[in-house]
Amino acid sequence: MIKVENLLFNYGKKKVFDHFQLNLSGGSIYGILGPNGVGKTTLFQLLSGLTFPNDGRVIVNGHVPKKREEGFYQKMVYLPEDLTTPTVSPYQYVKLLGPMYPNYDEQIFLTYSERFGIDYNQVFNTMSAGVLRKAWLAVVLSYQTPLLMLDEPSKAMDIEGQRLLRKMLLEIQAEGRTIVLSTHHLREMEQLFDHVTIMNETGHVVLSQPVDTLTQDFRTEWIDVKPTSTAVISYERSSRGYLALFKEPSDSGSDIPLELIYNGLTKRKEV
Ligand SMILES: Nc1ncnc2c1ncn2[C@@H]1O[C@H](COP(=O)(O)OP(=O)(O)OP(=O)(O)O)[C@@H](O)[C@H]1O
Repeated sequence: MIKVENLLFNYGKKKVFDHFQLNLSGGSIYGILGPNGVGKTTLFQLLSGLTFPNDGRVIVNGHVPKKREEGFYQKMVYLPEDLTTPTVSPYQYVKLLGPMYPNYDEQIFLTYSERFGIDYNQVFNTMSAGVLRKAWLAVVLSYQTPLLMLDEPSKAMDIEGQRLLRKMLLEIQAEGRTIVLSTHHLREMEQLFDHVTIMNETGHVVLSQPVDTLTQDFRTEWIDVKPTSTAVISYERSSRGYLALFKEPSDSGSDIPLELIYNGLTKRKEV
C-alpha cells in the first residue's frame, strides 16, 4: 500500500530524508513515531502529493502521489497536524466536497459529529483547538477512504475525545481500511498500533515491524537498583523498581511499553 524507496528530500540546504525507506502493506493501524523535527509531517506531505521528492520512489495505493491523479485523492485522505480554519461550517464543507469521494456518506458525518459532541453548523474559524480537530475528523472520516493518513490526530483533544477517537479508528481498521498516524501521545495511542515505525533524530527508520513481533527482539526485566549495564537500552522507574529494556529476545509474550523501545532507539535512556 505504501512503498518509499531511496527517498531524498531537502528543504533548501536542509536535508530531511537521505535514502529513506518505508514499506507498509495495508489493512492495519500503523504508528509513525519520532522526535520533533525528524520529518513525520514532511513524510505525510510527500505521501499525499503535497510536496515532491528530490529523488527516490514513492508509491501509495498504486499511485505516484506527485502525479496528483484524481483516482489517488478519491482513495486517501490526509489530515494535517496544523488544521486550516475555513469560514464555513463542517456541514457546509462536506456538502460541497464530500461528493468527490465515492464512499462519502453524509449520515456517517452526522453520526461522527454527534459522537464527538460537536455542532456541525459552527464555522471552523470560531472553534477551539480541540473542537476544530474533532470537526475535521468527523469530516475526513465521513469520506470513508481506504487509506487515512492522520498527523497527530489526538492533538489538543480532551480525554473523552481521545477515547472516542481510538474507538473510531479501531472500527475503521476492523473494516479492513488502513490508517497511518503519527503521534507524540504514545501512552494513549500505543494500544491501537498493529505496526510501529520509529524514526531517529537523523530521520532514519530504526524500527519498522508488527507490534506482536517486538518480543522477538526486545525483553524487559524488573531490577531493584538503577540499571548501569550497557545491555540496558532504556528503563523506567516505578514503585516496583526499574523496568529495564534489553535488545534481546523475550521468553514471555508479554507486551513491552512502546515508550521504552522508543527511548532506547532514539537515545533517551531514562523514561
Ligand atoms: N517549509 C519548510 N521550510 C524549511 N524547512 C522546513 C519546512 N518545513 C519543515 N522544515 C524542517 O524540516 C524538518 C522536518 O520537519 P517536520 O515538520 O516534517 O518534522 P516533524 O517530525 O513532523 O516534527 P514535529 O514532531 O515537531 O511535528 C525540520 O527540521 C523542520 O524545521
